Amino acid sequence: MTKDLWGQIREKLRATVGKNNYANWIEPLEFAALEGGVATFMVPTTFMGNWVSRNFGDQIVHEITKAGVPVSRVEFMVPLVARTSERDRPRTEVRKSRSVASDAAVDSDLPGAPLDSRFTFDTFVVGKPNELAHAAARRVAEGGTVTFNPLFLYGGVGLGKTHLMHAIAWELRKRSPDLRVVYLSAEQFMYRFVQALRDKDMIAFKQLFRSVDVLMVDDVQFIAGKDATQEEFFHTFNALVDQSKQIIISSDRAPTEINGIEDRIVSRMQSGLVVDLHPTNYELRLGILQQKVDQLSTQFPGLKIQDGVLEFLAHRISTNVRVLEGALMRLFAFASLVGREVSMELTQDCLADVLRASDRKITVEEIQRKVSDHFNIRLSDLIGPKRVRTFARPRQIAMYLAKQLTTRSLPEIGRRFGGRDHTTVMHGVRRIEDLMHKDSQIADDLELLRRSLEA
Ligand SMILES: Nc1ncnc2c1ncn2[C@@H]1O[C@H](COP(=O)(O)OP(=O)(O)OP(=O)(O)O)[C@@H](O)[C@H]1O
Repeated sequence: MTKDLWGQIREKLRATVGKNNYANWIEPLEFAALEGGVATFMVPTTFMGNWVSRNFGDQIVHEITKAGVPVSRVEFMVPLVARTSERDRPRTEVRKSRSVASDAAVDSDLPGAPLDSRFTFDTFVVGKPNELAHAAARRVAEGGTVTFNPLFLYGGVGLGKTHLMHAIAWELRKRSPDLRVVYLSAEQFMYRFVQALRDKDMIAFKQLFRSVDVLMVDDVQFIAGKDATQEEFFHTFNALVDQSKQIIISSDRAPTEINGIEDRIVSRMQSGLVVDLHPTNYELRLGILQQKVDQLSTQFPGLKIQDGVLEFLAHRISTNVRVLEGALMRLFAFASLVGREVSMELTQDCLADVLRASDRKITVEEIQRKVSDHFNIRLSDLIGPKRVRTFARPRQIAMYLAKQLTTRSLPEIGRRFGGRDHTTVMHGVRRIEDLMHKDSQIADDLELLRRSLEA
C-alpha cells in the first residue's frame, strides 16, 4: 500500500467516522508499513494508538481491504523518545502501542498525574480515625462491579486522602493492568480544560476523559467558583457514571460544605459513598511514626531512638501527618549529622520551632469548660475539692487533656485545679493513660473532647 492509496482510504474513512473523529483520530495517523497482512501506522501517543485500535481498528481494516489490499489487522507505533512536544518528536525509534498497553494506567499520554510509589496500602497505617475511609478505598481497589459511585473522601490537610487515592490506583493497576486509571488534581483538570478551550480541542478533551475506566480527582474543592470547569466536570462525571465507570473524589470538606459549587454537582457527589478521614488520634500518630522509623532505618542505619521520643512526638504534634513525618525526618537527619542518638533533649532542640508552632492555643480554662459540659457537671465541682467519682474522673480527664494539649507544667496545671499539688496532677494523668487502654468509654470521651477542643 502506498501513502497515496492510504490518502484515498482515509478520505473514505472521513465519511464513515464523521468529521470530528476523523480530525482527531484518523488524520494524524501516518502510514508506515504493510507486512504479512499487518498495516502499521505511526501515532503520536500510546493513548491514541490504543484508542484508534479499540474504536476504529475494524473500520480501518475494512476500508483497506475494500481498496483491494488484503490486511488482517492494523498496528500502531509510537516513537520511543522522551517527549518534549508531541509535534516535534523525532520519529526514529519506535515501540508498538499494543505491547505497552499495560502501561496505560500511568502512561503520560493519559491525562493523569504521576503516582507516588510510596503511597500504597502497605504503607498506610490504619486506626480508628481512618478505618472507614480505608475500608471503602480497599473495596473500590478490588475493582469489579461498581458498588458506590462516586467514592467521596474528605478530611483535613495531610490526613491521607492523596495517599489513599494513589493506593487505590496502584492496586487497581496491579490487579488489572489494562484498566485506564487516571488520577489528577482538580486544578490539573481545570488546566487541561482551559488549554483545550484555548486550542479549540474540546472534542479530544471530552473523548480523553470519557474513555477512562477509573477517574480520580483530588482536591475537588478547587473548582468552587469556577463555573465553566464545574460544568465540564459535571458532564464528564455524568458520562462516566452512565457507563458505570468508577469515580473517586477527594476534598478538604464534605460536599455540602463546599461553597460555590452548584447544587446539582453537590448532589451528584453525594450520590455514592461519602466518607471522612477524622483528625488523627494519638495511637494512629504513634503507629505512623513507628512505621516511618522502620522505613527510615535503611536510610539511617544504626541510628538509635531513646524510649519515649516517639510517644512525645505523637502527643505534641497533632496538626497533621505531613508535619509529623517532616519532623521525624528532620530529627533523623540532624541526629545522624551530629552522630548522636535521638534523645528527648536532642528532639526538643532540633524541633523547637515545630513544637512551638504546633502548641495549640488551647487554655486549661477552655478544657475545664468543655469537660464539665461534656460530663454535665458544674465547673466549680470539676475544680473543687469533692472526691466522688462523678467529679474525680472528669477532673482527671481534664488534667490529662491539659497536659496533652497545653504547654503548662504539672504545677501550673495543679494551680488551675484549685491549687492541687503537682503529684496529684501526675497521678490523674497516669490514671487516665492507664484507663484509656482498658475502658473504651473513656477512650471515646477523650477522643470527642480532643476533637472538639482542636476544632
Ligand atoms: N494513615 C497513614 N499512614 C501512613 N502515612 C500517612 C497516613 N496518613 C497520611 N500519611 C502521610 O502523610 C502525608 C500527607 O498525606 P496526604 O498527602 O495523603 O494528605 P492529604 O489528605 O491528601 O492532604 P492535602 O489536603 O494537603 O492534599 C503523606 O506523606 C502520607 O503518606
